[in-house]
Amino acid sequence: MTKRYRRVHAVTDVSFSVQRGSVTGFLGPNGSGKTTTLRVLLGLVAPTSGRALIDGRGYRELPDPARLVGAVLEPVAYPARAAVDHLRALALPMRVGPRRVDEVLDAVGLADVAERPVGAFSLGMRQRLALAGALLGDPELLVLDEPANGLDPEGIRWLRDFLRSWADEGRTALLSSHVLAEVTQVVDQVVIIDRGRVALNAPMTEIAAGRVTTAELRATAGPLTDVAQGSVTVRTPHADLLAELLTAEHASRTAGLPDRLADLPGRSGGPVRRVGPDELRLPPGWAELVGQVAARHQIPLVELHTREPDLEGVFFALTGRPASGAEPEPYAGPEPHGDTSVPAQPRHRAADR
Ligand SMILES: Nc1ncnc2c1ncn2[C@@H]1O[C@H](COP(=O)(O)OP(=O)(O)OP(=O)(O)O)[C@@H](O)[C@H]1O
Repeated sequence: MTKRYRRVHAVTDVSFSVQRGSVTGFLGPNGSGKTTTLRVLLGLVAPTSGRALIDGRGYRELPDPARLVGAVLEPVAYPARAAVDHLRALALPMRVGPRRVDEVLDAVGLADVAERPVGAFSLGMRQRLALAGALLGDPELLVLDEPANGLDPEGIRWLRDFLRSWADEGRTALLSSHVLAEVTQVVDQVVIIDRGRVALNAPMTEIAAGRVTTAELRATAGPLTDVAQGSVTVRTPHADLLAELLTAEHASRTAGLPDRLADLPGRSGGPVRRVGPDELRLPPGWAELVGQVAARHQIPLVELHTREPDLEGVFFALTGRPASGAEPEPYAGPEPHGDTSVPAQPRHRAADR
């Protein structure tokens, strides 16, 4: 599906499917085209080309859309109206009775404040109320635009639990978010959209296992790939020596293997990279070997740790937006002049010591 607003290319050739019984996270930075895609899906705007189907039909062709799809795009309600009255007003055209209104208030934890005016609600409470509205028709599919906006940590945990049990019942949810921490623990499938195009569509299990090796990730090989695929960091005052020994170890272990097996995804130039005066970066799974080589050659290690691959890393590797705690640029060696803050490296071999 493609959607242009005059000269703005909001989304271009976006294509993905959402499996029944799963939670799909539709993730992207601000302005990447999430809301536009959801609006097309819900029949609120017409696509420039292509189509978005629910159970094989466009939203507007569905016989009883509110019973199949519950959607929250913007949590809006009349401020003076009590929460329960807001829901009753929504329920009326859907031919949904008052008992269902009570049920959904209960389901979102607002039963105790149902008589209060919506204007007195916090943003988080308004999000819950909007979700209650989406649940009225007892739908199969929930489409939620930024549902965690305004929720406090307890509210986010509640939303995650809610979505998990929703999917466990065999129902389906598609939710957009630009804050990854909110969704990492609940989504089954991840679709990342960037500048109006799908940059990644992968199961969360693949991402968590660091098995995302798309062309895009290869293209961004370097510090961001480390975050996306996981990495081992080792710090030692003898970084040059350790790098040499590990490179030799790698060469001896991969000798005779075809290049494509010996090569590591996204890491041209060998598996061992120098990223600081006393710091090396290696592919995930190398920590044990580092320990063995260091012990064998009596090289003191100051630090040895494994960073697991994570969704945030994949997101930032693909979108190029700086992550909080972003990795530094690759180490290019000490400055040629002047800067004495980077100590020269000892170049002695193990046998010399
Ligand atoms: N009605 C519109 N008219 C013109 N441009 C629009 C319209 N709606 C969206 N856009 C533009 O389309 C692009 C995608 O916007 P969209 O709201 O879909 O992104 P988003 O990923 O949902 O962002 P956010 O998280 O900030 O809501 C943006 O450049 C936006 O300015």
